[in-house]
Amino acid sequence: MGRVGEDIMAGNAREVALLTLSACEKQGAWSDLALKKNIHSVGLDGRDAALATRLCFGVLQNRMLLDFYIGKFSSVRVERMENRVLNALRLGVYQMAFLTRIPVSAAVNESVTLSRKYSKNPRSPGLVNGILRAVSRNMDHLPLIEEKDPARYLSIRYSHPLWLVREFLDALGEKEAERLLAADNSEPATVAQINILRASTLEVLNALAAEAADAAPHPWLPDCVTLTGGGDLEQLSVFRDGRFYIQDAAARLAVMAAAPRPGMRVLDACAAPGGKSFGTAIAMGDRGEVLSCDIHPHKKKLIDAGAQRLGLACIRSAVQDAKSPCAQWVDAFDLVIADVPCSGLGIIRKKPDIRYKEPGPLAGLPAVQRSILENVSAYVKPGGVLLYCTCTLLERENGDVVSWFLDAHPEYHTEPFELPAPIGRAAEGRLTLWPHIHGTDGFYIAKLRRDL
Ligand SMILES: C[S@@+](CC[C@H](N)C(=O)[O-])C[C@H]1O[C@@H](n2cnc3c(N)ncnc32)[C@H](O)[C@@H]1O
Repeated sequence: MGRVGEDIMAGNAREVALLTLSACEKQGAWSDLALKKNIHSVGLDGRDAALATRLCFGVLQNRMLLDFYIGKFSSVRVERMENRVLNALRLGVYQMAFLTRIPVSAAVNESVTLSRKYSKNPRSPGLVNGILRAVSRNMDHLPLIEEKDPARYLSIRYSHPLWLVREFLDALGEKEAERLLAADNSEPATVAQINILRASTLEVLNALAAEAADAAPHPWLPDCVTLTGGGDLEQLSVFRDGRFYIQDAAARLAVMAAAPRPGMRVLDACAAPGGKSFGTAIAMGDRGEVLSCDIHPHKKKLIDAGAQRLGLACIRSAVQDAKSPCAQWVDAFDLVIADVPCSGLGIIRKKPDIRYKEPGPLAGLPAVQRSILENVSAYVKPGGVLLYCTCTLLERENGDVVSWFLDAHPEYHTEPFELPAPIGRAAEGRLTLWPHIHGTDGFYIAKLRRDL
């Protein structure tokens, strides 16, 4: 029971959301990928797909807060509930507390129906009904979160695990950490970079309008547009024709900091799915060479497919571990991009479940990052550039790794770079981008120049 697409009533957005949420928790699936797959296999139409997405992301963004409310109105401890019953409850409370257009009766009844279908316990529908009715009666005076301990308060209020809130509090202080946590739960704009080798921004905007997609020029990034209103962008002919690709503003800024030029030889050492390789190849006018590597063979296919769709002939892909030395690449590249594997805590807006990763396994990441940086630094020609970047906000994966590297490599120094306003000049050659300040993904860029 419960395999998506098998016995789901067509059009049931809530059921798709429930099964996606459970897959994330029980099978470790990533919400964005699981949701896309489930929406597709059930064949939800645009409106239902949008509702399923909002419900799934909304519950993940507010899971700890929703559990706090559920716990206050339940005789059964939240931790003891069956996962699908708990998720049916979360969906119900989320709709009542956060979505203004859904009638309370629909929110309650649909969750009761889901618990009847998916719970083994005949008492579950009664439990769900009782809790949701109690929440609905108390909607105007929901229980308050204890504010005595700021970390605990912020953790529940913005549904971020306590360890992560403490990290942000230590790094930013209370006011700014709260702004970051709030921004993490906001909906980011989708940014598309125009493949200016195929079309101008104006041409793409006109083509998007003709396909009824809401788009506008990016407010400050050249050759980029923002897309709103959802929908499956990959189905648009202007996408399939390779006239744009999707990437966050931060990724574009990283390529701008690296400043690739036509004719260069570039290594993108951790390249899949290929965003920075594509941006680099476009900036190079598709002249020169971009060698795009990834450790995972199945991800190489993503790079190849993207490069082919965008018509970028200067990109060549390979499967290669960036930690393992490759003798023929020593001193061979004008630019090496190390967009290393990281904890991903800068992209919580787009992958809301990333915050619930266990912190234990993340502790090993700086060692991996140092090892990659150490190895690929040998591939940079004297006088060339090594660009280190991550999509996380933890200093131990960012500035600490770069400082460690610079201490060990006096032949490298940081180099200032200039980005469009409102970002401006990174005088130290290092930059952290913040969702609550810059409106981008949380991201770190360090530009390192090898001495001649
Ligand atoms: C942050 S993602 C790269 C995103 C990519 N640069 C882009 O802009 O689309 C990190 C990538 O590094 C790859 N990776 C992880 N460990 C690696 C290693 N030891 N060597 C090479 N690639 C690795 C992962 O498979 C993942 O695709």
